[in-house]
Amino acid sequence: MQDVISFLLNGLGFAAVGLVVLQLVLSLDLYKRWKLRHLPGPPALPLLGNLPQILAKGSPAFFRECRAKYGPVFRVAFGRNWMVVVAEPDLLRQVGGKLLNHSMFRGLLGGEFAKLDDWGLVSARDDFWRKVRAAWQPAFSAPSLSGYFPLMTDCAVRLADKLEGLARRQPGQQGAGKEEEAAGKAGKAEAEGGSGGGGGSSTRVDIWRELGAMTLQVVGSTAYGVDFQAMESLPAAGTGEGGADTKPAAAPAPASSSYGRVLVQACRDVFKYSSVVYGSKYSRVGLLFPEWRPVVAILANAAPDLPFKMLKTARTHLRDACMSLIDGWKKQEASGVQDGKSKQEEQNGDANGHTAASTAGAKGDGAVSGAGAANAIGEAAAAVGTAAGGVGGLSAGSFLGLMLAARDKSTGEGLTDLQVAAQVQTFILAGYETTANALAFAVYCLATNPEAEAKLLAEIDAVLGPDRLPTEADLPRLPYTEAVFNETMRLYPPAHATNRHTDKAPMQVGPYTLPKDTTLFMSIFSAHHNTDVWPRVNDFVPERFLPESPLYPEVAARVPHAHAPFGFGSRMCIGWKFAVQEAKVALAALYQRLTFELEPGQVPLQTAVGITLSPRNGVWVRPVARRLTPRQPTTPPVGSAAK
Ligand code: HEM
Repeated sequence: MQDVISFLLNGLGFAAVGLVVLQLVLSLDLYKRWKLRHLPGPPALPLLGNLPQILAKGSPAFFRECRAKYGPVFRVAFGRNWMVVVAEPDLLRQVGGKLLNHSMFRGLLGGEFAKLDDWGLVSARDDFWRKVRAAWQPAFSAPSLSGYFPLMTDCAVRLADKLEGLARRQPGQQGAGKEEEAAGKAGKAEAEGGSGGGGGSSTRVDIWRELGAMTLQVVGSTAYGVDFQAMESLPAAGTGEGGADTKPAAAPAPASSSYGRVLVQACRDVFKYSSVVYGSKYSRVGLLFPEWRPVVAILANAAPDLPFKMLKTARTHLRDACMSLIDGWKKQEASGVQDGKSKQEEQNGDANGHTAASTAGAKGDGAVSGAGAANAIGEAAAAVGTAAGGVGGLSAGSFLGLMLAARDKSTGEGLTDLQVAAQVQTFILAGYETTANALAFAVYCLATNPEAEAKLLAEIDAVLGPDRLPTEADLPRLPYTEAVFNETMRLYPPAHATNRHTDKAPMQVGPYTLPKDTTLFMSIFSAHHNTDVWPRVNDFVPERFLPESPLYPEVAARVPHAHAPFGFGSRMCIGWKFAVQEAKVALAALYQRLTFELEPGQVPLQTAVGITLSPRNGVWVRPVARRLTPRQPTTPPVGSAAK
């Protein structure tokens, strides 16, 4: 009897403690809500806030509704995190001009990984951000961008070669020589390996995945100075990026597989397992109870679930790859293995701030022998270097090389190894998915707008003809191609939102004074779908971006920053010119030789909202060769990293 009584008392004790904690949490929420009481906003549930609506509709659609109801500035609760959404171009510009820092969203991995997160350019704050942004800048100077051109063209042409090979395997497509057939066979395995999309012929292909491999090849090779091998056959579908039907993979790619493939998978996994939908349940708990994050982090690390393990493995691979290449760099410096050029000239760039990162992986110089033999990735890196015939190892002109050589102008201080690794990781993660998503959306928009597609083909034919490779001089002669890219990003901005933090001072935004320590969610998607600025808001009209078009005045008269796919103010995307150049080269090289028919069931395209806006299940197409005669085998452009 006594046992029963003490059991009941214990139970009551726990329940009482639970109630007190819940009461405290709810009071804290009331306080957070009270601080934003003067702002309009949708009703929010206790604890969950507006998460149910956000998850059900996706934040872009939900915020669009809210904007119509509550005006351009309103409050919402992501779980128990209260934020202020800004959804009007002029206000976005003002906020971007005044506030410097992004909000800090801490992951649960802790330790070195937390430092990697904090130090990367996207998360860096105040003076450290200034120092790091200055270090990055030469990588995007005009000479550097010129230097990237051969690598970008090479990757785009390799993709076009492969897709043309696939297209020529289809019934009714003639001219498939032995080469195309071989390419077709190689491609078939990959095309069939995809998930989702309509059924049928082996030549259907998820163009999003293919473009993702291409953009990863570009940023990966530029960052590390090794042939990233992202365009080699990808791991089986289901282990890749977050399509609705993809499940967490049972195990990470083994370290014995190719260096590039491990890193490619790692990049994909970082995106997938950082998202609310596919990420660890611990992240969701952390989102609901931000004050208990340290405790949740301890639990997650002590008893990780599969998504948490996958994320940790992926992040470990990225970190180890960087650290082993940094080791290799140091050994190289110590043994003085450099080509004839002065080290200073190569590392810091020439007088114009040119870094040779452009030809990363494309030059045979600066190869590191035995780079980072300490771990499997390091060994694989060295192997890639050798396999590629001296292409690989760490190129002195890679982005990684640039970061290692960077010195603060006033103090002469460099970055620590971990700070360098944080920048390289940021370069790849920020530059890969965004560009791939934008290009995949462009293919979708063109396939559903035959008139625009015809205009694009006419421009490319007039400038390049059937088989001339694009050169840098061609870029300004492809305005319609650029307009297609701009209009695609208006409709489907890959970075659908960014954020800022008011830090220690209150701030006036429109009619509202926002308290200090407030997170502002800056909705790029809302600005791009503002009907006051964009007539025929849901239509794909590239002409809006062409000065000679009658539709141009809309754009010319638009509120500044109504079109802001790359963000605002001093924090604006540092890689935007890189992305535009890469996209124009890719569109020109692909559409010179191919068009794409959508597989059944693709319209309207399902999108997923995570860190980026992406196609939910890929973009499934059939490539169609534009000409009967196959293209002559490509001579890779200058110093291609391609094998
Ligand atoms: C279509 C492709 C891309 C889109 C749509 C895009 C979009 C954005 C946006 C919206 C931001 C936030 C700006 C803000 O907060 O105001 C951003 C930041 C950034 N992006 Fe991009 N980006 C793209 C490609 C790239 C590429 C290719 C790179 C690098 C190779 C890159 C590197 C970065 C970095 C490092 C930042 C942080 C800048 C800072 O905080 O100072 N992005 N990007």
